[in-house]
Amino acid sequence: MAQIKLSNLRHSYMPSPKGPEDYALKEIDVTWRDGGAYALLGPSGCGKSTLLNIISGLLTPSEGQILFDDRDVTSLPPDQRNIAQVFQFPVIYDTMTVGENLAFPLKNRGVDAATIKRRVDEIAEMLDVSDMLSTRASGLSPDNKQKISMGRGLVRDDVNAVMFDEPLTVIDPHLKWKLRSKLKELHQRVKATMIYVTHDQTEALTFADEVVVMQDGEVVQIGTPVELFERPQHTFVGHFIGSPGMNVLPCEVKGDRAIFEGHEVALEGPTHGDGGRTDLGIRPEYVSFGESGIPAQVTKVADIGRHYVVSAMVGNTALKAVAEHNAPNPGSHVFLQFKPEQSRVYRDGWIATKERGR
Ligand SMILES: Nc1ncnc2c1ncn2[C@@H]1O[C@H](COP(=O)(O)OP(=O)(O)OP(=O)(O)O)[C@@H](O)[C@H]1O
Repeated sequence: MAQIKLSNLRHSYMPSPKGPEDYALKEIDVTWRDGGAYALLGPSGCGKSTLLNIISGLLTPSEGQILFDDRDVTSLPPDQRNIAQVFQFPVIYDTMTVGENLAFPLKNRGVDAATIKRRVDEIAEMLDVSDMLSTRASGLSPDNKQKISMGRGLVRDDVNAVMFDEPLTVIDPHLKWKLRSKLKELHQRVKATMIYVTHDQTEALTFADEVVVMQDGEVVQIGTPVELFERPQHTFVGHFIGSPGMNVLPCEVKGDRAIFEGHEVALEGPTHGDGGRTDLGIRPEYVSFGESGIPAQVTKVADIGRHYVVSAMVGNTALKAVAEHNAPNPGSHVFLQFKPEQSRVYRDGWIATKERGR
């Protein structure tokens, strides 16, 4: 396994790109620790596949370097990069048994029979498919086929990294959570460097120790699931992660406070910079109801099982709050309180408040 470093990476599909808008990847600097579990998370078109193809060697970047443990592999072809890949759709041989499928990547590399048997048995046990080893793959359900595909990605212990590209696409919704947690468990046992590409925040947050969030060819934040939730560096991260996402409310800045719809809001700390579009970012979980505060009118209350999502209007601005219990009724007038440590200003999307005392 290896540490993977992407240094000053840029990629354009155009022969002579001019501005940043001509780049599918704008400027990527990321280091993936040896043995870490990472997710690459972003909406369709943000550049995830482009980045994956650059790491695996299918695509040569227009600029920058890819380093595996400080060895420059930028110009190496895929077969010399030693990366295992698991794709959206199962890649298995229908005419072979499950056991033969799992053994294939090892057999192909001339691994001895005893080692193959040991590894195949280990992986089959981890994936709960030991009883299927002599079953022909053609008869498997799509879920089991994808499990075997994952097993084929994990069976070699000499790879630099295992990359998963939206691996749960074909999995039945009710089985998704099972395989999600299985993958996490597999990472803990196999300890390979794993990169999991997805547009689904639940998959990314369940699997990864650290998530790389991408938007429009750029990395907007790298952090643990908690960091992404607690302190989004960009309104995109706040909105994309969380359900419902962070409220992004137009505001002005006055000293160390924000003015939102004419009301003063205490912030996590001082604001830096000036100009640009200014927004107040606060997650619905940190908006509460009180005896005093910002007057609002409730427009809708959704009971989503564990809690209520309350939609309200403050002046002309809509926002959401999460209530654990005692949600107000639609149409009622309430007072909202914003938790100061969780209230921050964003300028042109980027965080502009400092945490007090840091
Ligand atoms: N072969 C190509 N030629 C030209 N442009 C491309 C090519 N492949 C991707 N792009 C463009 O590069 C940008 C990033 O695409 P990419 O496929 O990497 O994103 P993605 O996040 O993987 O999206 P998805 O999840 O839909 O696959 C998009 O604007 C896309 O249109």
